[in-house]
Amino acid sequence: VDLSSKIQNTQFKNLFLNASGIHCQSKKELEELMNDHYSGGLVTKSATPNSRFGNPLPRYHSLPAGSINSMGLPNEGFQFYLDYVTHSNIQKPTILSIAGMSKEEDLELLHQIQDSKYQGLTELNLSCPNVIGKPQMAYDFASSNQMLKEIFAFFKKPLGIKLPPYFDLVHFDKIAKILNQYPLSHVNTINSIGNGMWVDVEKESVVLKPKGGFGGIGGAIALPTALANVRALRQRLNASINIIGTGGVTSGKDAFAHVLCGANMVSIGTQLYEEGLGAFQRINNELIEIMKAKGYHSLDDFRGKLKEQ
Ligand SMILES: O=C(O)c1[nH]c(=O)[nH]c(=O)c1Cl
Repeated sequence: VDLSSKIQNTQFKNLFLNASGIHCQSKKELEELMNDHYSGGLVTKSATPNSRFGNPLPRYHSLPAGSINSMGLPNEGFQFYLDYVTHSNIQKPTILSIAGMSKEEDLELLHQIQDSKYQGLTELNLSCPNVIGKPQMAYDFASSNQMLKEIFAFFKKPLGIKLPPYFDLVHFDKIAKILNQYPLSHVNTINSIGNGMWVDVEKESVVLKPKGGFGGIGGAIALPTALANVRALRQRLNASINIIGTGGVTSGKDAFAHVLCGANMVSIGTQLYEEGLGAFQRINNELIEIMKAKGYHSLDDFRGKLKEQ
């Protein structure tokens, strides 16, 4: 059974990635992830021009079937991550995630990557829901289109974008129409489901400090939304644009479902945070068992072949 996959010309020994933000912020986390045998690639925490502490704590809370977070983009700063992915003992392909505070900052970071010797993949995060006062750019179709036009005027290295979930088929049509105009290496869908709320009934209180308790929802409860976004975008995007399926993956079964909907690679976020790096080995093994039972030898045997009723 072969779990290898690729994004454009970058070959991964297996389809599993960490979701950006999970186990990829500090040097220690990155080193452990780089040396982990069971994940095929490494995605950095979204980097901003300068390092950030992020939002006040508590800013993460486990839920009965997932998580809610309002981290606020804590990270070591762009130069740290660019240095890491260009100078460290690279054992697997990397995706450098960036998230400027404005279009100008995004363009500046991309110019720096274009002018650097980094040869890996880059992912522009257009969907962070937790920076106070900053909307999720990818919900603004005109701005996203304008941004991509300006980016592809100069950026020639592989570039993907991290999308928020959409909840309306017309919105899938609109965003796909925009994305199909650009030579993207991939889209990564979904980011957390923005601005959810969790209540501690005993304390009669919200559970997060920032933004009055509103935060991005992830984990098992996000799987139906994640599968819908992978499927809808696969049905609409040019075949040249690969898809990283993110959201709700807790088992080999969930990973299989993402690939069936069309995912080329699969990211694990909440489950990786809650279980630790062992989640990669467990989910790898579970997926292999499922493929063996079904007589599949590679992901291409079933990728995107979701049947309709
Ligand atoms: O609060 C965060 O740091 C964060 N949290 C998320 O759930 N998605 C993101 O893209 C980001 Cl940048």
